[in-house]
Amino acid sequence: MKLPQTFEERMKSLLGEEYKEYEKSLDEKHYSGIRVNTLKITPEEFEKIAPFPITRIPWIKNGYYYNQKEQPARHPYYFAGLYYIQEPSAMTPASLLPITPGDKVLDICAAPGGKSTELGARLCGKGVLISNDISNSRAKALLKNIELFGIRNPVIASEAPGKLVDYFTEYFDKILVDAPCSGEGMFRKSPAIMKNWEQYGVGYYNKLQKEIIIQAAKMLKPGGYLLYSTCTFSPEENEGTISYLLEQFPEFQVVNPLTDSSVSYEGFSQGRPEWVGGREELKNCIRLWPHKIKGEGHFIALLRKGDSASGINQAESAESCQGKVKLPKETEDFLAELSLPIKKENLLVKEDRLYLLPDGLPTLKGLRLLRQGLLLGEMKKGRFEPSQALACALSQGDYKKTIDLNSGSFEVIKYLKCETIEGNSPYGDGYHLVTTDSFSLGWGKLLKDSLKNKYLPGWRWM
Ligand SMILES: C[S@@+](CC[C@H](N)C(=O)[O-])C[C@H]1O[C@@H](n2cnc3c(N)ncnc32)[C@H](O)[C@@H]1O
Repeated sequence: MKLPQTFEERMKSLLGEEYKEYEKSLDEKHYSGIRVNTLKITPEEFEKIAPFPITRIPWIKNGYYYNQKEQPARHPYYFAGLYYIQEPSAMTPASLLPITPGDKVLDICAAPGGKSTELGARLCGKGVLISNDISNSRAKALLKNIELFGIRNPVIASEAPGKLVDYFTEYFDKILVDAPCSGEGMFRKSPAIMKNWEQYGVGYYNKLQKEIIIQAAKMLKPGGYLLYSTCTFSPEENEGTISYLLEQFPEFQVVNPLTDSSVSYEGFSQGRPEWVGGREELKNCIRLWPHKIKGEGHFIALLRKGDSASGINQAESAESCQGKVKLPKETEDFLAELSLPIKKENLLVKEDRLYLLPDGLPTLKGLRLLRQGLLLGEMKKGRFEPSQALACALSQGDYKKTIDLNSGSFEVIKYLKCETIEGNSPYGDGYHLVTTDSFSLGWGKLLKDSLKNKYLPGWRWM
């Protein structure tokens, strides 16, 4: 592979003898992976029903390699949100952020959701996941992936990190900064990135990374964890950014994320403090090299925030945005049929749309939001139309009126193409949750054995 000359020279000088192995790895194939959505299915159960051959990624409990000739995005299980297609090394950052259900979590550079979907799955619907991306168009893709995964407690924002600080000073238990970077670790997978590297250079991204990580640090609670990751090799963007944070916020400490002995980490390398003249603790960072693991290049640093002087928690002292809502009877009746934990005080009505907010959310007025909580549906002239997001958030048994389609059938493809299909149900006419092999796909409205398709047109099978 022809590399940019200055990049090649720098890598030779950093890696020394090891450079030859790195260079050789660039001519080998890259690896493709899927990550199982543990909100929907356990990895063990998925292994039994996987529609194509998969093999475990040794360091990711719910990650698998698949053969590149397969098309995992063209199977009904993809539309049921059972997995996310993701490069294997890119699964690592979210897997190493210690999430506990109930945490308040921020993913500050989240689009299109490769890491947010995993963080949301690990929250198990408890606590709150705020997924943000400065790019509005990318945040739309993020919204789709969060909803497809069935995450019940999300907020999707598209803001500059500095603005988020005004709302969330020392609010979060966990923060992921998957920073924009020069992408050197992805040269093998996507050679086109080299053009971008030449155009912008490492310095451009490093400036952005420093700005973002400083804002993130302000939003973390004392005792909370911040995980910083990039898919690049340059010391400046990696150990350099962390050194900068440690200078600005001495209460932060770099900790070793590899505490779970049930996962194999063979092939992971330590951070390199000597490359930036930084502190020994930078050795706790992790570098993933394509010549040492079956995956692309990545960098990960896990930091714990110690006690700080300020301790102001603006967000928790902010006025709650939850109101008392009076719902039409049809809506009440529909919600009564769901075995979803719905706290009345967490319901929000906005322009006829009904949302279920995560617990303890502060006021978000003034923020650019694509979604605030789980969109349950729309109240239209005395009718309640359940949303696609609600369908995705339901598991087997959460709504009894279902019509199940075999994942190998023509019907399921017709349904996903938004066509009308036949159906019958012991529950008579009305809204039914359409499932495939018992995993929810979307809604359909049954009328005399014909199922009017309510699958979200923008998501349809093309
Ligand atoms: C490495 S990508 C994130 C990938 C994502 N975490 C995932 O796993 O799917 C970096 C993201 O940072 C966003 N970004 C760039 N500058 C930003 C800023 N100042 N604040 C927040 N996000 C920013 C980009 O739009 C881009 O989506």
